Amino acid sequence: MTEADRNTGESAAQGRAPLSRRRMLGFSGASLLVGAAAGAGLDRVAAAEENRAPGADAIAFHGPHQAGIATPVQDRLHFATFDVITDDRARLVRLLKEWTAAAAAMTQGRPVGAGAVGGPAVAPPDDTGEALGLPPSRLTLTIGFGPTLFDKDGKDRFGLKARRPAALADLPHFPGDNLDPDRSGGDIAVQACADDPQVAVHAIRNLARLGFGVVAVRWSQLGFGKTSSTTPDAQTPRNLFGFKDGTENISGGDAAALDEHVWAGKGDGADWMAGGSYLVARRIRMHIETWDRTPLREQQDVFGRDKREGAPAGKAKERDKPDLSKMKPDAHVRLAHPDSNGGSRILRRGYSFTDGTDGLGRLEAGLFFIAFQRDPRTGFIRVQRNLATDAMNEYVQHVGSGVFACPPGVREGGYWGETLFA
Ligand SMILES: C=CC1=C(C)c2cc3[nH]c(cc4nc(cc5[nH]c(cc1n2)c(C)c5CCC(=O)O)C(CCC(=O)O)=C4C)c(C)c3C=C
Ligand SMILES: [Fe+2]
Repeated sequence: MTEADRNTGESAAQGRAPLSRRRMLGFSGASLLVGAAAGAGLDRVAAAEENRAPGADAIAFHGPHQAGIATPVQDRLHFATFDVITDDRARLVRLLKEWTAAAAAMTQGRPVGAGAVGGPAVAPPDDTGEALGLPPSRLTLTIGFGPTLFDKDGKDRFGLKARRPAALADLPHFPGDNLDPDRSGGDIAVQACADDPQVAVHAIRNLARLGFGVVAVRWSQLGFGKTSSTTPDAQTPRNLFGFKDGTENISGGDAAALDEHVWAGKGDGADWMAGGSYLVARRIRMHIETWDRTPLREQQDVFGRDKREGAPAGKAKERDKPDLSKMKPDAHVRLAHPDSNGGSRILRRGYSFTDGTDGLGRLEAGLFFIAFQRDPRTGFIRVQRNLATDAMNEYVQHVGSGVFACPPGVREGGYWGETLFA
């Protein structure tokens, strides 16, 4: 079974079926073909299909679950949230359909609509073009709906209030939080992950472009260097503190753990979310300059694992079973471990970031933490509460935040959020 198959249970070749020309013509830009350019337009659309380079590194878009959750973690991230700037439900649904067609195309290495150079010369191209000639690069696009889509300042803009899942709970204030409202929240989030940053950025940019007049980007975050993996056989990546991160993550191949801890179920209170998951994002500033002046033994005590091998305290190998009693009471791993949280587990999928400097001679660096779970109340919220006494808190601060309900995967012919808006 290929990586692409894992998401869908179907072959990668099926997942790469090209958009029909009729569907491509549904894009707003392509509709300008009508008239003077219509005759020559179809040939140019055909040419546009060749613009990108579909290859074996495409992750299937359609399937029971959205890709970008249990599928193998790529190297780069562009995460963006959007505010919906219209109250018109039909316009929003229309955009979600356009986004779905664009996402299905881009993840398979094809351009949006008639492409960057395939449309009429008298209209702006449907695709911005910076991914021309690039392979799919395992691009995944994962959408999530924030609490404010359901109810913003007491206003039910889209008739969705009654459909808000109880699990889509507002995150409480945690000790030490210093959240920037300009880096928090959003009605809709899109996580773009790819092995090529240009492909991830191109995807978000083109969705934003299609959304003109319906949505506006609220904030976005670039990430490099994955800090977790969903493939336990692969080498565990390291975070900006230099420690292996993601050792004890939920594996994308562990169907039982995914069903128990990651996928929302039919009986969970919101049927439209069955097969979906809840995403918690936190921009966590890491004070790497302070960390770099901290002795190695202290660094290792902070995590309860050693720096070279990633082995739990008192053990030799990374995968040895941790003995929590051998760690300091305030060690991060001890406090985050399921045994300290009533068995709670989350699927971590975060990335490192550096965003220039803070004006005080320090790098603005950190971890863009992303976790997927079946219910944030028993997932992230529970674990984060237990991390109140974490020794690592001296070196980190949470500065951005968001929680989003990621609907199930899209069936062929369906669209993002279909189960919610049906
Ligand atoms: C609320 C959840 C978590 C936050 C926030 C968080 C921040 C954070 N973590 C690291 C580095 C490491 N975390 C590790 C393990 C680990 N972390 C969490 C949860 C949160 N981390 C969990 C559930 C676990 C697994 C615990 C277990 O079952 O053993 C590790 C150890 C290696 C590993 O297993 O991944 C490291 C290292 C940073 C730097 C950070 C914020 C900046
Ligand atoms: Fe952690």
